[in-house]
Amino acid sequence: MTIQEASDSKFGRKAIQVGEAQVRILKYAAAMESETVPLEQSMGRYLAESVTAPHPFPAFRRSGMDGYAVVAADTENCREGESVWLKVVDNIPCGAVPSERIVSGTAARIMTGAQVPEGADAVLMLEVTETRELDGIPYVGVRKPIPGGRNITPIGHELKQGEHVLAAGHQIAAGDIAVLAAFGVHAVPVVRRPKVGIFATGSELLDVKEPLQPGKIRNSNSPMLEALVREAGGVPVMLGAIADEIELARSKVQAALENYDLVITTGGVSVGDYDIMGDLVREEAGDMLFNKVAMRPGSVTTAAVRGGKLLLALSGNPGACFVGFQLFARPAIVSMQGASEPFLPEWTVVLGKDYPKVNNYTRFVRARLEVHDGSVYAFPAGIDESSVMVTIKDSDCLIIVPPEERGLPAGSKVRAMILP
Ligand SMILES: Nc1nc2c(c(=O)[nH]1)N[C@H]1C(S)=C(S)[C@@H](COP(=O)(O)OP(=O)(O)OC[C@H]3O[C@@H](n4cnc5c(N)ncnc54)[C@H](O)[C@@H]3O)O[C@H]1N2
Ligand code: MOO
Ligand SMILES: [Mg+2]
Repeated sequence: MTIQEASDSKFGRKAIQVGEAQVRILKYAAAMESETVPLEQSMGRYLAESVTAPHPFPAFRRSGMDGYAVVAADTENCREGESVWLKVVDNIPCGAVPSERIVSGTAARIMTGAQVPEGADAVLMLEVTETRELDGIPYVGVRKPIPGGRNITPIGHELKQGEHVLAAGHQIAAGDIAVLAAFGVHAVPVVRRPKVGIFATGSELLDVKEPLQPGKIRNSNSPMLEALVREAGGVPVMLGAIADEIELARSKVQAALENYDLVITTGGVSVGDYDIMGDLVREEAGDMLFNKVAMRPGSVTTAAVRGGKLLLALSGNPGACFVGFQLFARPAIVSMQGASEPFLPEWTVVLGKDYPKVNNYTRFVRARLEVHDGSVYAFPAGIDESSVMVTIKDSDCLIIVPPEERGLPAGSKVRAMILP
């Protein structure tokens, strides 16, 4: 038994793997009810229903050029110096319905985006034509044959009627908003955002507005968690900070679980005398999902489920709090919004410099991505201990360093979780 395992068993803890911990959490992070939001407020939300095309797009044969709609066969025999002359019988701006069918020997003036008239099967660019008038009637002259179909976008070129366009669980981006607008979806069915109660524990914590006092620190985790919850699409509800008193924590947790969809706490999950969150969760072992994960930082991350709701007790150490959020809280929050993919993307990248630390547990190392000669490198932050706060801001990925007996040399291929 390692020293770590001996200590864990003494405190009723058995480390589980990150993947297993995620599976346990996601069981209680099912998609919530749906609601509709105005299209202009749907950016970043997750679709509650799939979308199929209610009509073909485009819905009419569309001209791709300003010019003349013609019967292509009429132009077959023309050449430079021997123009074919076609009678212009219509003028079709965008938004108009053509009034004339084009038959052999006729043409219609047409604008880009306008509906191509029946009978026409090509549109000539204005630049390759000439015009003249005979007895007050306009004619267009063509010098070069045009193949059938040229400069006409067929009906349903982009999407056929009934075709699948967007899947439920898809996160709406600008291009999706264009599609929804084109199909007249002004009220978008999305999954409700979870309300996330956040509070910190720690008798050392000062509010951001308070002057610094001996032995105390300002509560930086709560505002960080507020920002992270918002980034994940949740609605953060700030419940302040409480002193390390178990009764206070108990009633705070109770009230938060009654009022919010998910509760996140930070601090007090290790084995210290005042680590009240750890004790609180351990008391009712039945609903504990885990209280140790084989990872660094964040090994003491603890999760429980009460009344069907998740309580995620993250470490107080800022680095561990951040990593614990990205691995467990974020997937839960996006999954509750019906996301089809709850996890952050993982890339294979090149380690930018030596990483000499040896790990018992999988380590999630704060790092910065850089591209050199077309390859993506990840450079570990200078200091990345669990207790370090400042390098969170310098990181755009977390390198996943598996448990190793030796450190990793620069140039190694490593996996990295890309931060949002
Ligand atoms: N004997 C042992 N000691 C520790 C162990 C262990 O296994 N045995 N685990 C270490 C590890 S690993 C971690 S991580 C920390 C976990 O600590 P807690 O989650 O219990 O957090 P606290 O004790 O409340 O605080 C730790 C640290 O973080 C600061 N902190 C707390 N809350 C905030 C906040 N809201 N904003 C900013 N900073 C905060 C706090 O002042 C402490 O410095 O335990 C190790 N110890
Ligand atoms: O394992 Mo502690 O939970 O981060 O450093
Ligand atoms: Mg502690």
